Amino acid sequence: MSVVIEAKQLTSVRAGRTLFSALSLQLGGGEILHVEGPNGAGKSTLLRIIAGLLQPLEGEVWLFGQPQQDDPELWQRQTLFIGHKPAVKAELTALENLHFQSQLDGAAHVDAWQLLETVGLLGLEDIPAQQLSAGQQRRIALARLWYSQAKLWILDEPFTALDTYGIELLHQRFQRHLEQSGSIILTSHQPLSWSGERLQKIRIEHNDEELVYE
Ligand SMILES: Nc1ncnc2c1ncn2[C@@H]1O[C@H](COP(=O)(O)OP(=O)(O)OP(=O)(O)O)[C@@H](O)[C@H]1O
Repeated sequence: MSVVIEAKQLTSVRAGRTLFSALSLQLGGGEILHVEGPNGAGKSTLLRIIAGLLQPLEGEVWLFGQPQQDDPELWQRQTLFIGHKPAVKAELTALENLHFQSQLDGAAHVDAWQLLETVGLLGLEDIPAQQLSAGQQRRIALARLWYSQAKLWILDEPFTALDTYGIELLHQRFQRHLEQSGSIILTSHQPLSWSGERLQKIRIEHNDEELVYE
């Protein structure tokens, strides 16, 4: 199994507090990493560092055996980051958001109507995103997963606000991505339905001043 992403000895300090130190991890194709920990532990910070959106104090992140900074184009092509706030344009409709986002992602072939149907938003296409519910806005944001060609998905709390059907839909999409040798790093306060070799877990916890990784 080839290594997709590797974090080497990462240390992050925010607002004078050490969130993690010398944290290393490795993830291969077909594997999913669940980053766990209480509120404020540093899970989003770790994901943002792995996504290249934040610099660690120390350490490096490698993709396909190369340091992040060596090949920004490869990085952009092979990673997809979706943050915990649904990044939708409030004044645009669901359909316009899908057009806008897929163009921004360089996915010219995308059929936005089909995508709308896939994520269960057909019938809501003319409503500005700001008038949609939290779960419906999340579905717009997650629709990117249905056309993404990136090997590594980095997803911060993707299940938040989704109903049971939305969660099932997302699990199915994850399953397909893993079967195609994709990799996923995510945070979630809910348990995942994978187990065994495919699933890796890391838990960031602060016991008094001691940092604990499992
Ligand atoms: N922009 C920032 N500047 C300074 N400190 C920050 C910033 N963003 C987050 N922090 C701090 O970093 C710590 C970790 O935040 P982070 O968002 O990574 O936690 P988390 O584990 O994802 O939490 P949650 O489960 O609540 O989403 C928190 O104490 C937070 O206050």
